[in-house]
Amino acid sequence: MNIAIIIAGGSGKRMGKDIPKQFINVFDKPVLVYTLENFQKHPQIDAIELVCIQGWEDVARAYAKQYGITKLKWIVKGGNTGQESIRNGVYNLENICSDDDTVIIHDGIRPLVDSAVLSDVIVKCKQYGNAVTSLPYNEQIFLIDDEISTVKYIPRETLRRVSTPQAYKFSKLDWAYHKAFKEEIGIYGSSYTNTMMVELGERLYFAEGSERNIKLTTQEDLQLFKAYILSERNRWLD
Ligand SMILES: Nc1ccn([C@@H]2O[C@H](COP(=O)(O)OP(=O)(O)OP(=O)(O)O)[C@@H](O)[C@H]2O)c(=O)n1
Ligand SMILES: C[C@](O)(CO)[C@H](O)COP(=O)(O)O
Repeated sequence: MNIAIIIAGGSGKRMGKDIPKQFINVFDKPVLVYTLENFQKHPQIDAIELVCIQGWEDVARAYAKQYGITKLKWIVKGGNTGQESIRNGVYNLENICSDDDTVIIHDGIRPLVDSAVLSDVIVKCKQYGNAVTSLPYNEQIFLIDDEISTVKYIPRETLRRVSTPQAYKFSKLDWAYHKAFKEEIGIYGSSYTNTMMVELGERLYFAEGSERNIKLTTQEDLQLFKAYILSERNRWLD
């Protein structure tokens, strides 16, 4: 089975709206619903678990019903950090998943994840045991030396930027979260499953990413998301 964990436990502070960014309406549809629809329509996704910010569970359930997200099987409470939210999602699957099941973790605020990206992350996970969506880096990266200057750069050919979706075999994922939270490894700051896995000594395998798979962090990202939707609608009309 291939089971998706969609994390939507954050409050979206940097977006600066009065509701969590995953519930903002864009052309009359909540951001989270765009994300869920892409998982709903992918033939290899068997079930969806949503990790939801506390107090919004009924709203999420109502949207799932309204938009026909029939694969949504579980809604789990979010944690205080992204890592706590993912952990809650993973632990909830303990009596549901088999060791060899593939779990696909995705940020609920990346609504433009597409079928090709999902297919590749699943295929690579079956091949290697895990897979993280990634893209080459096209800008120059410099290390900060002091507050105003730099004397060192990282050759961009040596870099990949990693995003979600990310897929892991359930047994390894469950083992990793238990160890990480018991030993406090890779769970603080901007840690995510990918960085935690590396801190635990695991090798990660790259899957194909997409420039369209943007993360909605600020209002500018919301504008970009709207522009993508409009351009795709216009393409339909052409
Ligand atoms: N306690 C948290 C924090 C974040 N997330 C999720 O992790 C993803 C990426 O996090 P980010 O973009 O940082 O979301 P927020 O924490 O909501 O944003 P901000 O930092 O601006 O408050 C989002 O889908 C968010 O809902 C979560 O499930 N639980
Ligand atoms: C997966 C991820 O891109 C980090 O690799 C994640 O989306 C990061 O979210 P955050 O804003 O840094 O919490």
